Amino acid sequence: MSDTSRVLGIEGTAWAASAAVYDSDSDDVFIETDAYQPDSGGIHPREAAEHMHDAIPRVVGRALEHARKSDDGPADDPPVDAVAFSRGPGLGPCLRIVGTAARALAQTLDVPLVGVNHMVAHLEIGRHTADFDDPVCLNASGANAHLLAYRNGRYRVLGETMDTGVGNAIDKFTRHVGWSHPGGPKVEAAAEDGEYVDLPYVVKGMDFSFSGIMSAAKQAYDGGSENDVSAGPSDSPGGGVPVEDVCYSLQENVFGMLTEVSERALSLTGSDELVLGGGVGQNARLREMLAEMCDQRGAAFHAPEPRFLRDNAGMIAVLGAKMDEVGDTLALEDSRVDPNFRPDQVPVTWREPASDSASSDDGQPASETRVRGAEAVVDLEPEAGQVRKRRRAKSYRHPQLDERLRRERTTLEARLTSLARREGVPTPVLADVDPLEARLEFEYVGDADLRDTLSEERVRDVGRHLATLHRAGIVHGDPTTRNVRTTDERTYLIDFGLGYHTDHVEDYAMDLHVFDQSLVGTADDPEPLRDAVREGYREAGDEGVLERLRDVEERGRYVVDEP
Ligand SMILES: C[C@@H](O)[C@H](NC(=O)OP(=O)(O)OC[C@H]1O[C@@H](n2cnc3c(N)ncnc32)[C@H](O)[C@@H]1O)C(=O)O
Ligand SMILES: Nc1ncnc2c1ncn2[C@@H]1O[C@H](COP(=O)(O)OP(=O)(O)OP(=O)(O)O)[C@@H](O)[C@H]1O
Ligand SMILES: [Fe+2]
Repeated sequence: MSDTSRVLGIEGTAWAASAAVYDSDSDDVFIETDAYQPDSGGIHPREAAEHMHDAIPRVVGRALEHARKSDDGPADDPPVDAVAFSRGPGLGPCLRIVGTAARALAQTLDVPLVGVNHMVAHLEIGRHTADFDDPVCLNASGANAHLLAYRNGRYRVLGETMDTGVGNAIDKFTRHVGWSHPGGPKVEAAAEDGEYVDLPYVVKGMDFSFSGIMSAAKQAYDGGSENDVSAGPSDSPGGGVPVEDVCYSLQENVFGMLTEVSERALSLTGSDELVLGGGVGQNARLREMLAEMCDQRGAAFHAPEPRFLRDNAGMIAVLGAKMDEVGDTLALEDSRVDPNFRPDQVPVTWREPASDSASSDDGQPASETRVRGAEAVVDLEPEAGQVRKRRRAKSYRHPQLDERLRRERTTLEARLTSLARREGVPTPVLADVDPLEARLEFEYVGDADLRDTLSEERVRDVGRHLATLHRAGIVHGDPTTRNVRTTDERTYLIDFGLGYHTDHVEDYAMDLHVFDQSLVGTADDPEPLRDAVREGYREAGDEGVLERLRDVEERGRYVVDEP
């Protein structure tokens, strides 16, 4: 343990060979980066590793030179007090080169070695530069896309992509169009002249997926007439919708999805701070949407400067310093890299124990009559036994998309709430619906949200109810602890707006996964509750769905895209 003042950071998970020196006294961060640029296609793991091999010694040399120049301590002191490196996630061959370099340096300089999780570093640099206490974090990078919030000593994954990272999804589209890597900035530039065309929009609670929208985008560009893509008269080299329009609409939908799930995470955790991390965070439209959403909720938003958003060793050095300060260092023999290193595997040693500020200030006390959910404003009249719900326009979304979503969800919510009751799942009786105005009127049910009354018995009820729904071919779409109302005797499901009809086992498993993640995000000790959901599900449902759920959970999503 030490009063660290200077830490060397080394980053090289995929494309950025980067070294940095963080001075914790002055808060100054020096970064030297050498980027790998593929000749064609996407990132080739072997070429990237060769790049690391050549470039890491160079950037480290420059960072150490900077450290020596700005060092006024005794000449024989090491230029830095610790060496921190990205342990994962990332490409194995790249990580191993960085790991070897970091170990060798720590040994030569005789200073501690710190192993940093790259995704947690993307988050912490935002928390550090914003000086936020307990934010929700949206990591929007090449190989990843997820929402993180701190609870009980870990960063919990509240929601994430079900397929590729957001940057990789965009880069795949640009490769299809024939543009060079990386595609994100090119899509951003092309979008400036674009107009909106309909593309798929897929969120499941706080999870989301990009595969549908990406194939639809490629098809639109090529001139295929898949589903609802309106292929207009074409001056596109692809023969379909003009590429500017596809780029514009891709951004509107993909970033709209990320903004929506971020808002849902703020609503669920009760946090009023959001930070952005990752290379896609350099996109001005994404930042604009997030800022607008936060502004309208009265939440604070922070995006670090671009040099801290894209992969960089500065964020590794800054988090490395915090870890070193509390003695969270590695013995050489324990310092192996991990290509699938998940952020929720990291014991968060450097933060004050939770003030537990992320609690229920957003959930209404019984007396309050107006609740703002993530989507809607809900007026509660318990005495009259009714509630009125109105999905408000989201100004961050394209008006055409916004109108479509509000109308569709209102209609679905009305229909599925009633269908579910007929199947024997307790839900509020529908009194009235007006899809054009996005208004619904329901019976008032329950005494409290499940979030504030969590018990194994109630959670088992939810498991049973979900199983019943799935047997009837319905998914809820957003089963969270705020979308369940409870009394001593009954457990009601509400808010079916993201629901739909399907016979895909995968979708049923996802429904359970969404509920699981909300337990992990809201309960201090989620394990017994997670077991209880499964017990309840087993009583009324199909074991095959639970098996699929295990697959869903095991899927490693931290694989940088192969070319
Ligand atoms: C594990 C690690 O290796 C990986 N790194 C990574 O993905 O690099 P990062 O620098 O965070 O993000 C790169 C991505 O960021 C996208 N990007 C860069 N500028 C962009 C822009 N203006 N708009 C949209 N995307 C942009 C690129 O297209 C590319 O897909 C990660 O953090 O997931
Ligand atoms: N029928 C009802 N009876 C009692 N309370 C209700 C009812 N419907 C909604 N509420 C209360 O209002 C809150 C918000 O409602 P709802 O989840 O439908 O809105 P939302 O904006 O879709 O929320 P989110 O997207 O954040 O889940 C619920 O968490 C619940 O506390
Ligand atoms: Fe990254």
